[in-house]
Amino acid sequence: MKIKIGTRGSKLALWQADYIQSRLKAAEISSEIIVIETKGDKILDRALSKIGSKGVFTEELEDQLHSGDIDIAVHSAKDLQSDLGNDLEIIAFTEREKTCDVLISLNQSLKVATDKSITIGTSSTRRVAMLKAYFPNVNIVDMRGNLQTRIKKMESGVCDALMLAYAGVHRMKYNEMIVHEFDENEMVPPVGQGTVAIEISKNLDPSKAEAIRSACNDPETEKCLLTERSFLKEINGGCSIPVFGNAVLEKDKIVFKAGIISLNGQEKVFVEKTQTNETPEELGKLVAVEILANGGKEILETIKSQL
Ligand SMILES: NCc1[nH]cc(CCC(=O)O)c1CC(=O)O
Repeated sequence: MKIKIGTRGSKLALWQADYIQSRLKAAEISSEIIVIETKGDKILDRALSKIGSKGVFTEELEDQLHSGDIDIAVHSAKDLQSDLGNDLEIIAFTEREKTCDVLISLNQSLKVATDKSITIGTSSTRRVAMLKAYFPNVNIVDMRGNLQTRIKKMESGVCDALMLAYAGVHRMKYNEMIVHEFDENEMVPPVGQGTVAIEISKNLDPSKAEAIRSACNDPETEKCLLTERSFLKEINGGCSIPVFGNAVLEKDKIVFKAGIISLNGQEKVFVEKTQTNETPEELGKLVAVEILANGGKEILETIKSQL
């Protein structure tokens, strides 16, 4: 048995594929890595929110799952849309990294809370809205491209700092450039940040699927991700909507914080709920329903008309 691992070609994506390959190897499963280019990799001159379709980083991988050219597709769980369609499923979430966002900069004395005027690069509507809400002193420039490209742009003076996921910065070994870690209670991370997901076609041989799952899945992370992804599905936002949701296990309970924020950061609906860890999907859905009922629906509709 040799598992064909499909992945995007960015360094971060290749790290993820290598990581999965090493987990499989530890379970004595051999594999090969197949690099597939996606729309999100090819189109770099437009904001993601303008490319439009869901799954800009996943569609081509999913095509090859359907055709059987690859056995598994490896993704950042954050990049995976909430609705996979009937013939695809996620069989594993790897042990989660720290989930917060960070700032990296060439200027180690940069202070995001007090510096009079700094410019931060990001292309995420969620990060833009959060920065506007909590750090009105900050200017924002749109910044697409992979981590390496973004750092080059920062070096050329386009911005003073980049706002990124801790997980990606850590995996690419840029920890030394971190100048700020955002507080997760305030800047709640997005659904799925910090874990790697394995997607398959339901046609994959079940014994293969089970072997892969047992080599790679972390049950605690999975509970958190089931909560977060069920929330995302119920909110039905799409990848460009600034929603956030982060679940954490505490003993036999799940603590779930989630919400939605308007593009300008002025309006926000936030809900926190704690429930038994036995029904993660129920919890995610419950929180989404509450957010929508408490003003989230209006925020969502306004955002959709603005994008
Ligand atoms: N959209 C790109 C992306 N997808 C996943 C990560 C980070 C790694 C992770 O969350 O697993 C990143 C980079 C970033 O947001 O800074």
